[in-house]
Amino acid sequence: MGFLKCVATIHSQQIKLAAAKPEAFLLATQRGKGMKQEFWLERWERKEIGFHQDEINPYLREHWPEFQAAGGELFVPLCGKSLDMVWLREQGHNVLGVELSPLAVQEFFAENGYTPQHTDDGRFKRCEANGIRLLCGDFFDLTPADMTQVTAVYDRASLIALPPEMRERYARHLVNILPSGTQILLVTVDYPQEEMSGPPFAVTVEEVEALYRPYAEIKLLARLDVLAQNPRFQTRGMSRLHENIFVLKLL
Ligand SMILES: C[S@@+](CC[C@H](N)C(=O)[O-])C[C@H]1O[C@@H](n2cnc3c(N)ncnc32)[C@H](O)[C@@H]1O
Repeated sequence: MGFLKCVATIHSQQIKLAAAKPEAFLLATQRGKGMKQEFWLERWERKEIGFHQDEINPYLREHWPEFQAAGGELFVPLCGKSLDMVWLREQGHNVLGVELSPLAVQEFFAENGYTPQHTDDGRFKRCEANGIRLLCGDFFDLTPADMTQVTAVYDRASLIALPPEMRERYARHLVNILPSGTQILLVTVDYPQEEMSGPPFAVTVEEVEALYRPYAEIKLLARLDVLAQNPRFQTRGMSRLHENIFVLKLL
């Protein structure tokens, strides 16, 4: 099946949410895995992708040189159509991403001028071009066998996309599938959760430490006040917004 046809098939099977709003997300997560996935598929369909950055993430540029990722594959969980994957490829690394939305995957390759090869192993639809391999499907279906070449991870806006009960499951699964010694550059945001319902959800420094402490060395590289640069959060009444950048090394 061609990729566009496969996109159409997946979308025709979706049950539409009344509105892709945070409240809908919370309702969806309460109803279980299927509905939660529909929330993200719907956001991509409606182009409600305020999380997507048109520029390379400045923390990635700044901190990536400290990573010892030579020779290995770089994994980008919940990758969306992040341009950071193009930048990582330009640094000479092969890139592996996982993303639920077929539209995101399709747009990533189209917008960056790549013509990908498509295969389907039942769990994932795999699209690959120019050393970038995107697995279209559920992160939680990944196994250690998918990760054997991975030496480093770039994790931006994944934890903050998930409600609290799923963050623990996410962190445990990530640790379980990655080889020991893998380094993770982790970018999260923190704000008073009572001032806004997520996503993005607030993730504190303490929560990151609690999630990963048993499994990794954790270093907080930077804690930046970014409220002034984010007017859309200011208009939602937020009084504080921090971006936290961590480096983790799995034991
Ligand atoms: C907040 S966005 C971040 C995207 C990307 N990391 C970036 O920096 O632009 C979260 C992404 O995770 C995807 N996603 C959500 N749940 C997923 C899952 N279980 N497996 C794979 N992707 C998922 C969504 O479709 C969405 O594109």
